[in-house]
Amino acid sequence: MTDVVTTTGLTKKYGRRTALTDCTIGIPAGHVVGLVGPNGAGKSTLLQLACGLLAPTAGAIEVLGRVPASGSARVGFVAQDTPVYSGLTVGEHLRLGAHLNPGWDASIAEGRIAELGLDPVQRAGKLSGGQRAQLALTLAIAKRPELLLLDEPVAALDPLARREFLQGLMAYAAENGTSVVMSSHLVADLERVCDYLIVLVGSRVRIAGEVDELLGTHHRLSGARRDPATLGPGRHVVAASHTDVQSTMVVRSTAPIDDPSWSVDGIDLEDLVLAYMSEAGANGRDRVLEKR
Ligand SMILES: Nc1ncnc2c1ncn2[C@@H]1O[C@H](COP(=O)(O)OP(=O)(O)OP(=O)(O)O)[C@@H](O)[C@H]1O
Repeated sequence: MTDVVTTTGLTKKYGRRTALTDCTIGIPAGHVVGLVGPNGAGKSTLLQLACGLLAPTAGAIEVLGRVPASGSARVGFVAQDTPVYSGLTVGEHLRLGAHLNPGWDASIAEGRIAELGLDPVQRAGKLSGGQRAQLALTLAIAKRPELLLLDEPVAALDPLARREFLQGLMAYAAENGTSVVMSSHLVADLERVCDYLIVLVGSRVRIAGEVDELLGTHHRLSGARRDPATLGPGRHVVAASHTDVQSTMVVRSTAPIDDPSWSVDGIDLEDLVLAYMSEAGANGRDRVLEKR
């Protein structure tokens, strides 16, 4: 399947501050992609490069086979601050969307607004933060884009609205064949909906791939204290913690780990993300990996 986003050595600097360093990824079509990483990792920067709001400092990015252009009808983007026009009503937003987008689907837009219980004559400035986020998403979806880029779309939503939003998004993406790239700090939410993951830490991509494949190749090892270097070739220690007598490690390995001196467990997405966020190489030191 072709990639919806391809980056090669993509780098973005704001003055002397580097927000994205040498990022080379290919995101295949047809996925719901979770983009995670700590504050300041470069997630918004990557999304803004992908929708053409920013230009690279070095390297290249292609979206749907082209250099991204802001305002493309093929790409829907919802920024972190859910930009809506506070002086316009909900209904006026829909009319503006219809005017600006040739592929506008009025039935999707009106259906969602009714479902959400938003009053078409209410000004966007008087909506709650969550309602504004829902309105911004409705505008992006009604364009019927091939790719949706969402920057922390659920941050302002209450837990129930978050769940409904994500279920609706998944159903919509599956029905319409839309690819979605969505940043979030809420990994438990992403675990429910994403089938592809990108972890960005300190402006660099630490890991990217299909969730099933990532979970199948990462293991939690615990056993008597041991130097991670003794694990042997083909095993990458992502994170390690040690007591005087015991070692616990998250290890990436495509081959099964059959050493009986280790107790080997699978990990969930949150463990995986935490491991890469605390990876020795990510911040220059081992950090204790506590399972919640
Ligand atoms: N307009 C800007 N001018 C200068 N520096 C910026 C600008 N926007 C972002 N940065 C810096 O670039 C880096 C990456 O920021 P970015 O917003 O992409 O991170 P993020 O992963 O989206 O963070 P968060 O999770 O907090 O939203 C940070 O160090 C940030 O301070």
